[in-house]
Amino acid sequence: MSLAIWQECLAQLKDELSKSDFSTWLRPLQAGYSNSVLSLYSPNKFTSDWVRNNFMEIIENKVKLLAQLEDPNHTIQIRLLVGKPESSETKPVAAPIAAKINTNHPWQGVSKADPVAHKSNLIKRFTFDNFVEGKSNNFAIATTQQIAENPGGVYNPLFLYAHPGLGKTHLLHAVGNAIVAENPESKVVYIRSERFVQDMINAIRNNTIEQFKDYYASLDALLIDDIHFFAGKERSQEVLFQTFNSMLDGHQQVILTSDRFPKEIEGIDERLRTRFGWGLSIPIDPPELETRVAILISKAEERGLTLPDDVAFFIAKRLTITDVRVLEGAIANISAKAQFTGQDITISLVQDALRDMLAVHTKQTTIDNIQKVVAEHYRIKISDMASKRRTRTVARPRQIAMALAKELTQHSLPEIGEAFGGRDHTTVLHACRKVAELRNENNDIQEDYKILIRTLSM
Ligand SMILES: Nc1ncnc2c1ncn2[C@@H]1O[C@H](COP(=O)(O)OP(=O)(O)OP(=O)(O)O)[C@@H](O)[C@H]1O
Repeated sequence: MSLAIWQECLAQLKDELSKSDFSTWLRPLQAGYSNSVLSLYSPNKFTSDWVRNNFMEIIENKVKLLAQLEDPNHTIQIRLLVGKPESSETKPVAAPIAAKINTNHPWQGVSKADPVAHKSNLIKRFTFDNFVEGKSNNFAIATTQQIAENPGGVYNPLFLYAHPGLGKTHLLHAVGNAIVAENPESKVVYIRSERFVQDMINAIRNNTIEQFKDYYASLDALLIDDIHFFAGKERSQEVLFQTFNSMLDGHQQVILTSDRFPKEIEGIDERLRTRFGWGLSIPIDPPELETRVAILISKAEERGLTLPDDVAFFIAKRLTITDVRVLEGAIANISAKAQFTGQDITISLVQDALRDMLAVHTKQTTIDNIQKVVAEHYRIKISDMASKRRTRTVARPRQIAMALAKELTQHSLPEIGEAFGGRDHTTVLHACRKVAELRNENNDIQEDYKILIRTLSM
């Protein structure tokens, strides 16, 4: 028993998780091993919490399985800590466990008659429930949901294509999880193309290529991610082609994903490309504004955070990059900031937490613009923003404009006061407090405020 288990676990996770998840959360972990306890050290509490909430289950399952492969009687405990391993915990790898584990690939020695060592690679947390629907992806969702109800039916093969980070992998796991939930006996395998090619090379080397093909031909559903990885790999394409034909003949479901339309993948044999397109090819488009808002709210909820609509809108409007991982990263930063400061999630907290991200995307909101937009909204003159008039029809919009200036710009209270007719900073502070109070008590003012933020964010 040694640290080699963790190294093998990491190698497998690298194949199974997205690149950004792997490099953000798992690569920074340092491992120590002593007395049957595997300790994983994170550089900070935030990483440690995130790993605990999101990856602990998959890590535990893998490590325990790997430990048992090495010694069926051995139990191993895993703990997550902040810091660095002790020198006594980082002894060099003792046994050549990797070689041993390599001979235990799921398909090894497995034939149609012996379906025992099946391993689905499915990640449970990717489900239809937590996949946010919008115009950009509703066709892909509807089709994969129908496949989940009737695998091997009319949509076979299904080809999903999209730019990175738009949810291809999530949907593959969601459909796989749904098939297994419906019928726990189903043999479903999710595999990234790199892993398929690597396993195939090992099978050729070990003279087990027939078992390899048999194993794949025995599945009820094969979900292959990032098929463009096969480009230029002729031998692998041949095996994939045979597997593919055999599965389609047997009405077993195949779903493939790629970053482009089948016909546009270069370096793939024409026969295979044509076959990819036999069933249905569906794009997933970048999420539009409303879907980005819904994704942000849902990702915040997953962390137990309530993201107010106007704040979600503010972020979605500014982070127009299509990769959904950027939105996930934004929520991670906001969550860290909110936990660290103990503050509510407001636009100014978000501006602070996402300073670097927003700097790339944001057009600056100016006090002039805020005054103009608020004056138009309440049909008052812009000059009244700076005037001495104190009637409520003028004073209230002025206070709202001051609060917006505080929330949406980096100006100090005295600077804002200056821009509103040379008022004192305490007047601005009073306006901000008053508006916060009014937003809580009065729905109309709350709605107005949200509309104004939207207009100013455009
Ligand atoms: N509509 C959505 N609702 C909720 N989460 C989403 C949605 N789209 C993408 N995500 C999330 O964004 C992250 C990236 O998605 P995923 O890994 O599925 O993208 P991908 O298209 O497979 O990217 P790549 O081509 O880089 O592998 C995942 O954590 C996923 O849960």
